[in-house]
Amino acid sequence: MPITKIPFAKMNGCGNDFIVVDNRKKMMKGFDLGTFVKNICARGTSLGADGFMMLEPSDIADFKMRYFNADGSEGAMCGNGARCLSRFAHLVGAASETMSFETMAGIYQAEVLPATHTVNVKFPDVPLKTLQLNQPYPTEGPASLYHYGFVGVPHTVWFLDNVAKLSDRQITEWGKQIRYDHARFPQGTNVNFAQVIDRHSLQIRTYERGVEAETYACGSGSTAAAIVAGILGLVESDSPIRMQTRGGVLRISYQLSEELARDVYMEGNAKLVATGELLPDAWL
Ligand SMILES: N[C@@H](CCC[C@H](N)C(=O)O)C(=O)O
Repeated sequence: MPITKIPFAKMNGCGNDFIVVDNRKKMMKGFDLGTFVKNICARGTSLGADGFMMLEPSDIADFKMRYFNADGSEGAMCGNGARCLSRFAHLVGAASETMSFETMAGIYQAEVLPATHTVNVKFPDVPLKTLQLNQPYPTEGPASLYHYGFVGVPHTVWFLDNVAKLSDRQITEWGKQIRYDHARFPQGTNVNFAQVIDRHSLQIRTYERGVEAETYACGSGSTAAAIVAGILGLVESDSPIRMQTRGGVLRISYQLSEELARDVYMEGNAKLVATGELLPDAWL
């Protein structure tokens, strides 16, 4: 008998919003997840969100995070989603205030901080040799150089001096052009437009692969941009870097050595805005 009501939570981290389901008892078994996610994430005709996440059991950590983009594609991880799922795991009793969780991009750790209503997520180390810095971009685009790397998922970082003033249309047009530049980025890329505000802060806007639009914030993109800015000497890398997103502030800290960005932390909010039941009209 197919299930007709699916308990869910609606959460967001800096406005990057998610539908979250506790799938520890394999409630979602038998669903075509790609279609299901695409349908429930559609704004207007369904609940609507940038992504969908499931809390699942893990043999090697407190739980497994499964993350899907709004278009139904499964993503390896999501920074804002990680904070939300950590808070969710704590709320449903799947983890204590400190936890570890498994993703397709490795094992992450997190701490829920009830006093500030925030969550601090520790990323795996980022090997500096995996970053491609100062890559020329000769075709028409936002800048003549970009920076590329994997922080769980692929990211390009473009430093500009007028990020707040870019129109939504410019972000979407450049974002799509770069995201679908298959010659340079065969698996696509998230596209982050960043501006240095001072030695400790950046402003950032992100076009997200899988949402195919600008989102209010991107946690892994903010982390990628903060690390690249530190390596390039644009910010002080030995103190938290304040990332001003459209939906709020993320604080990124890390230590740079010759080979690694290690002790990579991302702290920010994780709001639980509703709980309820998804009904078949939401996914059919
Ligand atoms: N919003 C996310 C990034 C989500 C993953 C991405 N869209 C992809 O699969 O490429 C974040 O906060 O990190």
